[in-house]
Amino acid sequence: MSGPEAAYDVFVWSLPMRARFRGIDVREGVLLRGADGWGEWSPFLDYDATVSESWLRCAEEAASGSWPTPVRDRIPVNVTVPAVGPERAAEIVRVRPGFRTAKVKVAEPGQSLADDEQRVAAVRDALGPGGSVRVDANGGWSVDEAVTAIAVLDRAAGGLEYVEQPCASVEDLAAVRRRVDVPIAADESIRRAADPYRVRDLEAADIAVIKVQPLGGVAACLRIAEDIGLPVVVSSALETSVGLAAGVALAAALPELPYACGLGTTTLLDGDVVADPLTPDDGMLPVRRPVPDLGLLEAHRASPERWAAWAARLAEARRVRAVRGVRQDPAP
Ligand SMILES: O=C(O)CCC(=O)C1=CC=C[C@@H](O)[C@@H]1C(=O)O
Ligand SMILES: [Mg+2]
Repeated sequence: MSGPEAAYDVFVWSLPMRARFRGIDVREGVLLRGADGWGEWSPFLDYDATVSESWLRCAEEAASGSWPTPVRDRIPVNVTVPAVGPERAAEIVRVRPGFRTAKVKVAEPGQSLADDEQRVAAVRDALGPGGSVRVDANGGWSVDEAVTAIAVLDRAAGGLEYVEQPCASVEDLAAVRRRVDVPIAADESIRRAADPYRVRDLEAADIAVIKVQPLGGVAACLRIAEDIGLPVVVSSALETSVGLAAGVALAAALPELPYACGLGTTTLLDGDVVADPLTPDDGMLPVRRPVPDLGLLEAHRASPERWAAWAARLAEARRVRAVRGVRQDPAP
């Protein structure tokens, strides 16, 4: 191989999820090793090469670049509760004492508002009155459904900290924000949008959820955070500890970090590629960068078929890169 690709060793991993999340039972991805360390490239399987190219910039920044200087050494994180039944939801919170914030998935296809209400009430009960409960609808509601659901879930939670991505479009997010008092956070409207700054321009959200892989790396996210001018919650894309370390680096470098981050997700995966995973302790993640363990890499090595499929995806994303040329940052 010649060209910039030659600068990286490639490893493909595969790990089962502990519970189905985002419709996924098995998480896979690529680790790239470059001159400056390891980076992770793990775009979800439903993302095409055009979308996945920005994810590659994040991996390459980690493997052959540098991250900004941290201004804190611990990151508060939320416990993430998938769209499970109320007993299981309460158990997820109870077995992880020390978390002061819980994020609950709602609006899951095939489930009802009553299911969400019971899950949220169970989480509040398990977390205790002092903690914060936020919900994430992943754009699953219409404006009217969102207004109704937010009132119901705000009551069930005894007060919601915020609602993440209640509706799919930025316009609908703005419409909901005008009709409810609970703060609105934008996630997909930033990471999957052609122009993340429409959230700011339409005053569609109170909080920006930022994920380093989809948004092209730590430095790019710092710029977006500054330009968007909203408080930021750094969240994961369900990475191994290698990929998560980039999110941790962003959270550590942000001038302000007023909310718990969604980076406590290694426990959603049944295993890791590092011996010292970025697992929360007392609701906090340490700011550090673990490196893969060779034995664990072997243990979680993807099958030859999946390895070939990821190699083909990587080649496609690199082709997109070659066509695009220099890095494409969203216009401020
Ligand atoms: O924010 C968290 O607590 C964990 C990460 C998380 O919820 C997500 C990670 C990746 C994909 C998404 O479906 C989901 C999200 O929507 O925020
Ligand atoms: Mg979200």
